[in-house]
Amino acid sequence: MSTTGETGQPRTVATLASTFGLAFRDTSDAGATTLAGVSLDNRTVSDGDLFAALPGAKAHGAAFAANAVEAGAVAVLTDAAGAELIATRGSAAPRVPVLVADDPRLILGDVAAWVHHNPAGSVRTFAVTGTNGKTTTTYLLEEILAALGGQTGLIGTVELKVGPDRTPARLTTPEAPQLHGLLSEMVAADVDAVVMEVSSHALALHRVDGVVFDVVAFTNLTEDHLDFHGGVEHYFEAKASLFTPQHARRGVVLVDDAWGRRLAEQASIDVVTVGTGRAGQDADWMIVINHVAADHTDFTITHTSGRSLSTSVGLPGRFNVANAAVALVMAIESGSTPAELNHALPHGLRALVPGRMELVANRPRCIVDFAHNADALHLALAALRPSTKGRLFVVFGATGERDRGKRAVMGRVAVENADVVVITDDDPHDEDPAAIRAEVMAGALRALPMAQRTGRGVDLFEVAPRRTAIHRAIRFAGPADTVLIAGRGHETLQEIAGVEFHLDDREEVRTAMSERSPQRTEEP
Ligand SMILES: CC(=O)N[C@H]1[C@@H](OP(=O)(O)OP(=O)(O)OC[C@H]2O[C@@H](n3ccc(=O)[nH]c3=O)[C@H](O)[C@@H]2O)O[C@H](CO)[C@@H](O)[C@@H]1O[C@H](C)C(=O)N[C@@H](C)C(=O)N[C@H](CCC(=O)O)C(=O)O
Ligand SMILES: Nc1ncnc2c1ncn2[C@@H]1O[C@H](COP(=O)(O)OP(=O)(O)OP(=O)(O)O)[C@@H](O)[C@H]1O
Repeated sequence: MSTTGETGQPRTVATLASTFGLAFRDTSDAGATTLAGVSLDNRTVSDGDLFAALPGAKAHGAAFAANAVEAGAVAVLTDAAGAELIATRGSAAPRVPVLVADDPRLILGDVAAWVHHNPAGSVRTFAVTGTNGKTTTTYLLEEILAALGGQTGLIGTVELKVGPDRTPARLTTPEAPQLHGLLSEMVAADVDAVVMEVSSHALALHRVDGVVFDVVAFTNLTEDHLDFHGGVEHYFEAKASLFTPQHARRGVVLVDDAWGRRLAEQASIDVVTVGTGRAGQDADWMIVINHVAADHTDFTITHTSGRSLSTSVGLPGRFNVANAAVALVMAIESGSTPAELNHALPHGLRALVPGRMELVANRPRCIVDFAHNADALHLALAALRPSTKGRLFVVFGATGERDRGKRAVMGRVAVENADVVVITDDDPHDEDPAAIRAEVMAGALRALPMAQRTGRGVDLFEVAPRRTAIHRAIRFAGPADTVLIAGRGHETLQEIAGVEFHLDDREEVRTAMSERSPQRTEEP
C-alpha cells in the first residue's frame, strides 16, 4: 500500500484509521484530533502523538499506554493482544482512541511517513548497508554532498546531524517513528540531502519502511549478528531487501566479495557495480590505487564507458578507498558528473570519521579505530603497516558477553600483524575482565612462536585497565611508531560489572601525549 503520498488530507485520528483501514474503537470521541507525531515509547511521547504500542521481547508496549496518554498521546496504535491488555485495565484504561492492526510494525513506517506528510519525498535520500564501512561511507558521502552545496543531514551509529545540529545516536538506524520525525525536522531546516546507515536489524524490523531512497549502497558482508538473523542467508536477505523498488530507486554495489556479486545479480532495481578487480572480477566502475602516501591515498575510478575520476582519500587503508569509491559513485548515480565532483573536492576526500581510523596524534602517530573483530583488526593493522616507519603497536581487548570464539583469533591476528601487542579490556559488561583477557592472550601466545620463527620479534603485554594500557603504550612508543587503539572508536561509555564509566580513547590519547616526555620510553 502506498499511502504516504497523500499530502492534502488532515492528519487526524479518524483519517488515519480510514487511510490504513484500521479497526477503530473510539472511547472518547477524539477521532477529529490532529496527530503531531508518532512515538514507540512512552518516555519519548510529546503532546499530540500517536503512541505505537508494539509487542517486544521483554514487554508489550500496550502496558505503557496509560503513561503515554499521560505524557500527551492522543491515540494508540496496537495489535489485538495490546487492545486486550488495554481493555482489561477497565476504568484505568487510557481514554483515547485505540486503533488495532494485525501487525502494527508492518504499517508503522507508512503511518509515520503519513503523519509527517511524507518528508522523505522532499529531500534527496541516500542509504548505505553492509557489515563494515557503513559509518565511514556515509561520512564520506556527506562530505561530497556538502561540497556540492546545500545543507546535509546524517543518520547513523555515531550521531544524528540536522544541518549544523548534532546529537549522539542510540541505534545505527532509528525506529520508523523517530526516522520520519527526523526527516520532517530536516525538511523544516532546509536540508537538501540526507545520508543514512541502514542496519540489517532495521531492514528486518521494517524501520525504514515509508522511505524510497534515491540511491542505496552495499559495502560488504561478513558473518555477524547471526544470533539475531538466525543464519547468514537470512542476514544477507535482510540486506538485499534494501535493493527492491519498495525501498530504493538505484543501487551501488561493491562486488569485491561474493555476497556483493550475488546482490548485484538478484537486485530488482537498477544497480551499478564498483570493484577493485580482486579475483579477476569486472565491475562497471573499477578502482585503481595510484599512490599510498602517509596521510592520504590517491586513486582513480573508471567506468566501462571511459569516464573517470582521479582523487584521494585521507583515511588509511585500501578498504577506505573502496568506501570512498562507493560514496563517489552514489553521488554520480544521483546526477553529479565526475568533473563536478573534481571541482567540488579540489583536495580530495578529507572527512574525519569519529573513531574510524581517526588520527588523534602524531609522533607517535596514534589512531583510534572501531575494529572490534578479527577481520577488522587485521585490515586496520594491514592498512597502517606501509606508512609506519617504526614499530606498529596495537592496544585492544574483546567485548564481554559476545561471541567468545573471536577472542583468541583477535589475539592471534594482533601478534601476526603488530610488533607490540597490548591486551587490555574492551566492554566487559558483566563478565570477568581478567578472564576475557586470558582468552585473548591464549590466542596471542599460540601465535608467538610462529612470529618468532619468521624473524619478527613481537613484544606482548597484558595491561589493565584500558586507560593505563593506552597511557603506557604511548609512553613506550617512539616518534616513528604507530599506536592503533582498536575496538571502541567513538564510544564514550565503558560498562564493567553493570556500571558505566566515562572512557573516550581519543581523550586518553591526548592526555597521554600531553604527559609524554619526548626522550623517555619505557615498557608498558
Ligand atoms: C532487538 C531489538 O532490535 N530490540 C528493539 C526492541 O526492543 P524490545 O523488543 O526488547 O522492546 P521491549 O523492551 O520488550 O519493549 C516493548 C515496547 O515497549 C516500549 N516501552 C518499553 C519500556 C518502557 O518503559 N516504555 C515503553 O514504551 C518499547 O519502546 C517497545 O516498543 O524494540 C525497541 C523499541 O523499538 C528497540 O529500541 C530495541 O532495540 C534495542 C535497543 C537494540 O539494542 N537494538 C539493536 C540490537 C539494534 O537494533 N542494532 C542495530 C545495529 C546492529 C549493528 O549493525 O551493530 C541498529 O540499527 O542499531
Ligand atoms: N569497506 C570496509 N571493509 C572492511 N572493513 C572496513 C570497511 N570500512 C571500515 N572497515 C573497518 O570496520 C570498522 C567499522 O567501520 P564503520 O564504522 O565504517 O562500519 P559500520 O558498518 O558502520 O560498522 P558498525 O555498524 O559496527 O559501526 C572500521 O573501524 C574499520 O576497521
